[in-house]
Amino acid sequence: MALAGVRVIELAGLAPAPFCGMILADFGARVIRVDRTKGAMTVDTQARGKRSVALNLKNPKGVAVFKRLCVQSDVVLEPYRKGVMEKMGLGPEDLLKENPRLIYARLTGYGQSGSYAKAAGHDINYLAMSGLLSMLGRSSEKPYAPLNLVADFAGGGLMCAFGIVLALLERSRSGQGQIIDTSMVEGAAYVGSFMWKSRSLGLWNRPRGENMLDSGAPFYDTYCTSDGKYMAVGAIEPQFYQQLIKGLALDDADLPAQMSVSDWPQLRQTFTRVFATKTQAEWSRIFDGTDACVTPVLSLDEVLSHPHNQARGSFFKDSQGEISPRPAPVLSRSPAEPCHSRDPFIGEHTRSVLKEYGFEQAQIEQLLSAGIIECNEAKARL
Ligand SMILES: C[C@H](CCC[C@@H](C)[C@H]1CC[C@H]2[C@@H]3[C@H](O)C[C@@H]4C[C@H](O)CC[C@]4(C)[C@H]3C[C@H](O)[C@]12C)C(=O)SCCNC(=O)CCNC(=O)[C@H](O)C(C)(C)COP(=O)(O)OP(=O)(O)OC[C@H]1O[C@@H](n2cnc3c(N)ncnc32)[C@H](O)[C@@H]1OP(=O)(O)O
Repeated sequence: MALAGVRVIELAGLAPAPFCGMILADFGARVIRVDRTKGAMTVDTQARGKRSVALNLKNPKGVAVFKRLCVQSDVVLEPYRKGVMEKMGLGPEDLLKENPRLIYARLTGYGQSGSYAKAAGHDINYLAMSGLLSMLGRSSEKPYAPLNLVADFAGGGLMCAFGIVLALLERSRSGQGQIIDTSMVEGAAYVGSFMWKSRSLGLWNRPRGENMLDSGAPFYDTYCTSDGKYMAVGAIEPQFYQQLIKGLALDDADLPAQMSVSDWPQLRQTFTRVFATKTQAEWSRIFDGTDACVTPVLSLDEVLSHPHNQARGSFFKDSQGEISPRPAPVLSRSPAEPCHSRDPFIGEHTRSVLKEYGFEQAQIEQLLSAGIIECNEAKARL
């Protein structure tokens, strides 16, 4: 796999950093998640392929163990508020001094500088600060955050993984590590570059929800079918729009021009009425195999059985029967091989990882009895 041999230490976080770690693990990195001790419960649902070490970083001996792990690693991934790592003596200066090849990835909402750097926040706040949230939502409605996909995952976890891969690539030339400052505000804004750089085209001149790509245009929207399901329509280009009209059995001569913005409400009413006359399956049969850019809106339960997704193996079932998306993109020679086993319990691999990193059995037992580490392999065997 592309990242085989890369050793990553991920400090347990909420959503973006776990996703970043999972991407790295899917593509072959050996990812160790460092969890808190004292009966902490994991909220990491993105733990595929990771091992867990339970380590108390509030204790200097725990900090020393962490440093020893980092000396032998390529990447450390930290998702805490600015200053938290430094307070524990684990800031980039401390760790890079001991391992100059280390890539120190910081994944926060507001980045490491600026007046918001230390503020708590979540996806919706970062999205708001990126400018994108102001553009999301239906006409005459308040801004609407599309789950926590844009800032947490696209602008955060994925962007950070990209930064790590860039830094690894650069290190192969320079031999040096570096610090990555991933701000989810900036990551989300960057993902939204199209919005910024297409403003001159007039694509976003109108209020929220009234533009071509934000549900303003009737040919770029969803429509309810007679069985209460939905179809997605993305028929932008005239030749594809014509196929939409044909599939709906409408006559273009009876309709206003596609790009007549003032007629969009009337056109939407027509499309709404027609889509409501057939079931989703019936519309799918009509539009499948055409270039009308019309597809069913599939639920998470339906995607696995869709013939196209099945043909590509786009989703897979792990050993627990849990379905999730296959890692993307697909590399021809060194594709990702997602782990099929269950997620780790907190501290399940503490002992084996410490041994792998050169700790003696007696040292491990001392750390255990002092409450610096926790070992939960027994729980894993139950
Ligand atoms: C919208 C999303 C978030 C969605 C997450 C939800 C899906 C989940 C949130 C709550 C979960 C539920 C809950 O946990 C209860 C159940 C638990 C059960 O197991 C499962 C079911 C639950 C219902 C569970 C279900 C779900 O999982 C939840 C609903 C986001 O936007 S995520 C993005 C958030 N933002 C960032 O990541 C940006 C950067 N980080 C931050 O800004 C802050 O970290 C943050 C997120 C604001 C949190 O601030 P906080 O004050 O809590 O922490 P920090 O200041 O960063 O400091 C960390 C402290 O922890 C210490 N520490 C770390 N590691 C160790 C260690 N190994 N040993 C000892 N101590 C450690 C560190 O020293 C810091 O201590 P201090 O505060 O003393 O300095």
